[in-house]
Amino acid sequence: MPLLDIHDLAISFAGSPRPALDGASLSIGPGETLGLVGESGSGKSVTALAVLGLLPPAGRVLRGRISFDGVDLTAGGEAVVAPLRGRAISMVFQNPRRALNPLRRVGRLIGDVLRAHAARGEGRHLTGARLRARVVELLAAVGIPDPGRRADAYPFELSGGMCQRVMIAIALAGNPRLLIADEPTTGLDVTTQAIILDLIDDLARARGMATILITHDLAVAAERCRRLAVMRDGRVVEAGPTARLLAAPAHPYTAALIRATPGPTTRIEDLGA
Ligand SMILES: Nc1ncnc2c1ncn2[C@@H]1O[C@H](COP(=O)(O)OP(=O)(O)OP(=O)(O)O)[C@@H](O)[C@H]1O
Repeated sequence: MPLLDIHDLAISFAGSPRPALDGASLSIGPGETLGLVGESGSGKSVTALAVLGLLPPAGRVLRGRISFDGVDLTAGGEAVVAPLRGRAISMVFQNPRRALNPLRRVGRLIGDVLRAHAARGEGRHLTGARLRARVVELLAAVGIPDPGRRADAYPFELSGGMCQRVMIAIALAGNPRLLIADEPTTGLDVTTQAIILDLIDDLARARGMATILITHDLAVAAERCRRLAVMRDGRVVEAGPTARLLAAPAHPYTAALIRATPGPTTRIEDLGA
């Protein structure tokens, strides 16, 4: 059984002439990596937000079904999605610096999330030294050096890459079975981008966590994900194992995307080498 299964999902926004999603279908199994690719406006982010029940108020589900671990999220609504959000299903967004409250130390930010999860899940309070230890453990898990000291830093004292690590730590705080990373490296320099994507890969493998990597960059998705789903105009036009999809694209749009993606010899960073 797939972990997440989206079937024929259609979503529109009040005032928009055409639907943002128009019959999108995709699925991902436990522990799998899926690259969700497509140009800007194709519906990648709306798909992710719909899974988490975080559509803006103007967005409405017209038809279709989202099920997670066999549970129908579309029928269950907020009562079913809320307990999963940030726990079984987590998300990492772009622009971590903007997402982190600038007035709180990062240890406090992570601690607040951990406490909320503990109160909800185990019904127990997580405080004091036990909470602090869990915070430091999470900072260490996402590769933040000297985590005991960094827990006391404010977001502005950390680099963009370190802030994204903090966001990933927050996303991991609920031990998710599915992590959705929406353009997680936008705004980071090329070296840091690779480091953050490596970190997500390593964490996913170590925890058996399924990941959906949303990106407009087919090359990045192909390098990182075993399966790809290609979106266009609110639909998934093609999905399948990465090697098959690259070698024998079935949809003309996938073929065009592949042609438009620079190969290793024409990458900008290689031209100066
Ligand atoms: N809050 C909103 N109000 C109205 N329309 C929206 C809203 N959010 C998204 N849309 C529309 O939904 C469609 C899909 O957008 P979406 O953000 O999912 O695309 P995307 O593939 O993630 O692109 P990007 O890479 O630019 O984020 C677009 O036509 C967009 O204009």
